[in-house]
Amino acid sequence: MNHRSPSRILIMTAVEAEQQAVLRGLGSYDGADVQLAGVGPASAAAATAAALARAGQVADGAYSLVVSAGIGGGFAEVAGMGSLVVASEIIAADLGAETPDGFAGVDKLGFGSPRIAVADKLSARWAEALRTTGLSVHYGPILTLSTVTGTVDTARSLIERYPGAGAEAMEGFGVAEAARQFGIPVLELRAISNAIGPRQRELWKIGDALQALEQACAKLPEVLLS
Ligand SMILES: O=C(O)c1cccc(C(=O)CC[C@H]2O[C@@H](n3cnc4c(=O)[nH]cnc43)[C@H](O)[C@@H]2O)c1
Repeated sequence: MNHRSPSRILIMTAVEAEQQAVLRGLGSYDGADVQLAGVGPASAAAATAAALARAGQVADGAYSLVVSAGIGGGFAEVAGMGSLVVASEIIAADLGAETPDGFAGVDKLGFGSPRIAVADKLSARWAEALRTTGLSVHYGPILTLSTVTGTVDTARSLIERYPGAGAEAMEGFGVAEAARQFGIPVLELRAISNAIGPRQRELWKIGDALQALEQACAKLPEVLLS
């Protein structure tokens, strides 16, 4: 039989390079499983739900926390490249409708909420612990989009709609929605690889972001145990 601690956590990353960075950071900590979500909210939701369902079929296998972790784009002047953003809230920023008066979120349309609350005390503690690493850390909403932002106009309208947002990525809301449906608390962390705005892939600092992701995950065990 597989004996697992009841406080086991599930960490979902989009791609293998992120998964490896998370595993390097966790080191010898054996209270976490790190699984691949794939890219985008649909793949992330399906992969997370499948992982949670599989775990629920094993005695004592259920997870007590789900974490969406990886690299992401940072909003200028809030989260620079190589910095970290810990989510205070996870927002599906493009889930809604365009109208003549601008974007209307699913909440305005009467189809539920585009926002999922995080395990706030734990996420605030993680952000606090990360500040001791010397890395710059922003605690604020993280946006989930199916399409990476590629213009100044879109970046501006996102920050107007979601003041205080620090980062965007493509999986958080999918991971969080699966966790919500299983009744499990969620966190999201993004290490910033690029500035949100006009696409300049050659300027992405993926290595720095993966290193920051590793450092952030090295702090997670002590935060979970505190
Ligand atoms: O090319 C590589 O070596 C490499 C290594 C690790 C990760 C990648 C990715 O491209 C990951 C895709 C993943 O990153 C998130 N992301 C990053 N920047 C943004 C952004 O500006 N807007 C939205 N998402 C972003 C996203 O979650 C992707 O799934 C490549």
